Amino acid sequence: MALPKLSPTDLEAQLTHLDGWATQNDKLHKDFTFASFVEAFGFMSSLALVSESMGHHPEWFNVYNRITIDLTTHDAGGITQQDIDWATTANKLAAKLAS
Ligand SMILES: C[C@H](O)[C@H](O)[C@H]1CNC2=NC(N)=NC(=O)C2=N1
Repeated sequence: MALPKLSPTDLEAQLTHLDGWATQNDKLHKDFTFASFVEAFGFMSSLALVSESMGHHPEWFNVYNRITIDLTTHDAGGITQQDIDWATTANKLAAKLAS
């Protein structure tokens, strides 16, 4: 059973803690840029394993060192806490790679 879709107020509050993420077409959206293709692909590889363990998978598009990500929860028909949690993990991982 999917978590409930976040209310506009809750979503707005959560977004204040999520650097670089915004809503676009009722999905969480962010563009990441890395130093190289290898770094971008490493980020995707790590997140693929996280996604599998969460049972929650991104829509993403990669060109060279750039990755565009969209997240939504299908059963809820919009953004849930699970999307927020996934995005939080992605930001932490990107920060680790950049340090
Ligand atoms: C059955 C399985 O858990 C679902 O289809 C999962 C798979 N991965 C998913 N990923 C995302 N982003 N949203 C979902 O609603 C979703 N559902």
